[in-house]
Amino acid sequence: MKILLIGYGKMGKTIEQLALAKGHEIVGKLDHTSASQLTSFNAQNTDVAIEFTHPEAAFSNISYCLENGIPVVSGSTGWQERMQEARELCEKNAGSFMYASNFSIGVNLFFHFNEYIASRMQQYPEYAVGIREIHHTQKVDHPSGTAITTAEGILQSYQNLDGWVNEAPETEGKLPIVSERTDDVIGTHIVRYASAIDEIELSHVAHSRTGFAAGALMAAEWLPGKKGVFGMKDLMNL
Ligand SMILES: NC(=O)C1=CN([C@@H]2O[C@H](COP(=O)(O)OP(=O)(O)OC[C@H]3O[C@@H](n4cnc5c(N)ncnc54)[C@H](OP(=O)(O)O)[C@@H]3O)[C@@H](O)[C@H]2O)C=CC1
Ligand SMILES: O=C(O)C1=N[C@H](C(=O)O)C[C@H](O)C1
Repeated sequence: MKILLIGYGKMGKTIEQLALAKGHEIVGKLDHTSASQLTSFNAQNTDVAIEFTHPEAAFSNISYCLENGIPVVSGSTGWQERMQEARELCEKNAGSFMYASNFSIGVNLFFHFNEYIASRMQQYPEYAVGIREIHHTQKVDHPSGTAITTAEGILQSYQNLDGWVNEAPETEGKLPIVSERTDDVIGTHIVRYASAIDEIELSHVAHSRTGFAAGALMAAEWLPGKKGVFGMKDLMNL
């Protein structure tokens, strides 16, 4: 496949290595300084774009792809307030769009188990639920996209909680997400149910970026030819 990499940082470079090893062709690698070259790519010279950039850049990159018939897989986080606009643009242009806050198979299993555990635990109000996420210090957004998806999975079952909060001190009645930034931590997410007498935890610890990149590449191989907005649940049949 002819793959365009929009964003050539930690993720773009990891995806490139895996894509070349699988015999794909990289037709472009755009970073901040070469972003204006995006307009030279179209449905004739590109089979699929993989977008991992920045909260400020993601929506405009995705819009360009949808308006120009390029199937687009995006993993950029921190731009979710524009997700509904992206959905509408995809529908209007009969486009192909896959978004995941986290492309790793392990995290998507974690999301699945998280929803199930929350559906059971909400019957036991003596357990207070909270999320903790830890990432490297270069991460620009908080809470992580993965933590937000995890929170949404819990809130489906906890009707008594009014959304999530990502600040101290915690707000009564909201699901707390605590964000920590520490050198070189790839990505750790922990859901904790704590009572006075015991606690239960579900955690995912990424050891490298290979899982994110392999999932994004799998999505890029799966998406072309499918019309609409998709997530990893569609690809993994979860
Ligand atoms: N969904 C998932 O599975 C995962 C998501 N992520 C998310 O992906 C994003 C990128 O992460 P990561 O690769 O670690 O970040 P990096 O900072 O390492 O790389 C970001 C890249 O995007 C480039 N960039 C910035 N603005 C633009 C633009 N307007 N057009 C094109 N390229 C641009 C940067 O260019 P330059 O270097 O020139 O500034 C750089 O090449 C983040 O939002 C992160 O949260 C990360 C890992 C997994
Ligand atoms: O910025 C990162 O590095 C990561 N970002 C994603 C997120 O915000 O959830 C996914 C992963 O945790 C790594």
